[in-house]
Amino acid sequence: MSTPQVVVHRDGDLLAAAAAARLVTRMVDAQAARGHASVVLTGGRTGTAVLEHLNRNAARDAVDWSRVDLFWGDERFLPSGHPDRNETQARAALLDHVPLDPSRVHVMEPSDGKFGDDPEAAAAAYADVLASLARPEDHSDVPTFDVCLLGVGEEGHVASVFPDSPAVHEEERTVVAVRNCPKPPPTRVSLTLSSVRRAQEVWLMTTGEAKAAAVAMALTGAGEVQLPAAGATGQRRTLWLLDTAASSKVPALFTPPLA
Ligand SMILES: O=C(O)[C@H](O)[C@@H](O)[C@H](O)[C@H](O)COP(=O)(O)O
Repeated sequence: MSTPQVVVHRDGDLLAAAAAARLVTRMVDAQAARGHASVVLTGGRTGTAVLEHLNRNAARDAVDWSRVDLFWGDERFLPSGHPDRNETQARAALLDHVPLDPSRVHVMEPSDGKFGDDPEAAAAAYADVLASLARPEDHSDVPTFDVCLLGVGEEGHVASVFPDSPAVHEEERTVVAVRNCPKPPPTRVSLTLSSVRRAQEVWLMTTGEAKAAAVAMALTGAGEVQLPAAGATGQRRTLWLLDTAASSKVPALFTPPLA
């Protein structure tokens, strides 16, 4: 488990632009080292803004998009193409604009997909996909993602893992269905925290005063059941990318000068 690092940017737009530049570099380095790059995408405004900035980044095509594996940390369980689906928003922001290998874009099934309106079946199927892609050196039923991107909710959720929810208590499964989610829409499919922690690097990216309390709690010792973001750690790196407002309640000890 890696000690959290904090980087603070002046505002949300600069955070998204800087995170996009950081992600391009991380993907290029992963491909140089191992021939491919694997990234877990997140929904939410910040996660989508990062993809939009990445699409506009001059270095975008330094990435060999044909050798990128994309996953989702969670997905809203809605019909394919629904504007609120994380996949829909990611495709508009970036995926439809780069030459990805479609077989390496691992979508969580929609509610009108092969499993119909059965989020448990969709979750189990995604767990099977992850297990099929895990290699012996991963020592897990989940591949070792290079980067897992996460947004953070006001009460500290990441992906669709909410405080004191069945998902945060899950110890066996790698992907779960989430019902009665406090953040609409109510039904989702989500990685569990143990799956998030298989990533080499976990980047928690959030902005605004409303997130400041959750960010401060996560960085000053809250437990993951109460504050799931506290349990979102990477094997090698846990990086909190914040704007000034979201960092405003973090004790000075943890926050470096503005980037
Ligand atoms: O599907 C989702 O809603 C996201 O995966 C969710 O975890 C999101 O990242 C956070 O709620 C933060 O969202 P914002 O970045 O919009 O604040």
